[in-house]
Amino acid sequence: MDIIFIERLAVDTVIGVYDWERTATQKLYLDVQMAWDIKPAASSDNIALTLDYAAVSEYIQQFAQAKQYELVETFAEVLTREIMDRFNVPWLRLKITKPAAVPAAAGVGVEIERGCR
Ligand SMILES: Nc1nc2c(c(=O)[nH]1)N=C([C@H](O)[C@@H](O)CO)CN2
Repeated sequence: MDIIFIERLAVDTVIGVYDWERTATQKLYLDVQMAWDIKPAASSDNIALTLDYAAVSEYIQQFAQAKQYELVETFAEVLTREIMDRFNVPWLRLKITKPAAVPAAAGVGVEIERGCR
């Protein structure tokens, strides 16, 4: 299976377990890899036959605006399920980086992989 990816997508969302995190949005960076057979689209040059990474990116932005989770784990798990269901993605790897959470670190977060390639 081939991979369609979105690298370092920046989103703003309310996320965190502490009181100060519940009153403002924070930035998250998302790296998404999605299994997809690109041959039908490549042989026809037809976007309708591929996974539109712009549409997935827009979906993620709207998801981030609408949700207010405490844990990045919950954000990752729910978003992954929604992308797989809505876009018929059989396998997805998602890395979420929370850049401002630990000052001494460039970033912290989670990486999950769901489905079959
Ligand atoms: N495994 C996790 N650990 C922590 C999380 C999290 O979402 N998953 N969140 C926090 C706080 O919200 C933190 O980001 C604030 O600095 C702490 N640990």
